[in-house]
Amino acid sequence: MPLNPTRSAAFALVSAVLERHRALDEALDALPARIEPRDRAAAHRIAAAVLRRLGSIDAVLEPYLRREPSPPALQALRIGAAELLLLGTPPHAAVGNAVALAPKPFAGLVNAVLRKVATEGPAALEGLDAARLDTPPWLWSAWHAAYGPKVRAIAEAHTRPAPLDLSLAPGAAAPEGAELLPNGTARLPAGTRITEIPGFADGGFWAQDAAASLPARLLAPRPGQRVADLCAAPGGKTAQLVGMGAAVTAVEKEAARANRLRENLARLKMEAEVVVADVMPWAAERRGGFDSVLLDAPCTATGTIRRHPEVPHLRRVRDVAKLAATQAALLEAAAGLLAPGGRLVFATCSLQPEEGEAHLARAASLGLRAEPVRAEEVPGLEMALTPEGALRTRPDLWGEKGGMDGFFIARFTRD
Ligand SMILES: C[S@@+](CC[C@H](N)C(=O)[O-])C[C@H]1O[C@@H](n2cnc3c(N)ncnc32)[C@H](O)[C@@H]1O
Repeated sequence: MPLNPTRSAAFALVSAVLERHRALDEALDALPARIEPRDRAAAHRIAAAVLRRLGSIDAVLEPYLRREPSPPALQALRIGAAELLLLGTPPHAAVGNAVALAPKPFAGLVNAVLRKVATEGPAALEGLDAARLDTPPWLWSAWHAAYGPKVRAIAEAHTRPAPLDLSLAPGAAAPEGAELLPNGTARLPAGTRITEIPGFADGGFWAQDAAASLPARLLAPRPGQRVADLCAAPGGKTAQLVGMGAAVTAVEKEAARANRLRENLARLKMEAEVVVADVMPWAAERRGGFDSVLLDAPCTATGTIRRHPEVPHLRRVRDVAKLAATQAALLEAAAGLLAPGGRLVFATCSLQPEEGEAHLARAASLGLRAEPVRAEEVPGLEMALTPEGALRTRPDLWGEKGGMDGFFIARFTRD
């Protein structure tokens, strides 16, 4: 069977993540330009299935392998197994394409193993503890310590692809067929491509998980207020704040990401001041200069595994403390930007308490007073309020509607 462009792109994506530790979006951007959007999307779907269910896939393959084959042969096997077990590809196509991907000396092995997997089919997954197998042990332990038995529901939520969530520009209607969630997000089924939704170019909506829309809602600046949106790209929260009528300064340190933010604002026909800078030195020169500050700090992103299934394969336990220290420094810089009486919302898309709840204790020493979130501000999410009045969302919340990303969000006022 000749090499199929979708499968060779999927092979490039899986290899980039598992062997060269690249983020999946970065690997997608690095695919050759000649690969058609349709092939890219299909390759993304295959690679995401491999990464999301890697532990389960390897558990099915393992009994057929006397020793671990070379990485390229292993990735071909994983892609073939994902197609057979999870994606409903006809067996002859799944096996033939995987054999074509494998290095020549391993073609016979890949063929023999996948034929055996094909004989069993998706039933091979029955009886496996997918939640455990597909979660690295350090994450399971950390979530068990933080959330008790809910760790299983969190891990199970990660085995399914996330729906497409849209935030709507002021006055824009939800696209046809979307479910309107209690927080105002318009939700479409997983696999929907945003660029193919009628009206995309007109700028009535942008992609943003339901939970990711909460920090800007809770900041709720008044029209004309000066707002600093720190760590801003690709700009989902910037767009919300501009939509509320605030005068927004969006600060982002990566020039390429700032460009993406500018492109997104241009499509939405929105305006903000976009600054390419590191928040730390930038904030030091603008003390007291803003009415409100939104800090969406860089984090391990373990709350976004449904959308970024490579995260468990790239993050290590040591990253948590390192990023928590960065977040603490950024929180101090952000607090300094506030005029007296100003409001600050701090958010991370992590499920690790070190990157969320642990920051509350330090905030008081920065002159920040907690301003608890009220239940009526977050309809349908009362269960996500913490005793301190912060918000802790998890991927298993709103599970019957398709879940949401895991975020920690806290609000403060400057004395
Ligand atoms: C979680 S993402 C932000 C998502 C964004 N707020 C949104 O809603 O679309 C974090 C961003 O912070 C940027 N960043 C990380 N450290 C920074 C720093 N010290 N100064 C400015 N930007 C930073 C990263 O490049 C990344 O784009």
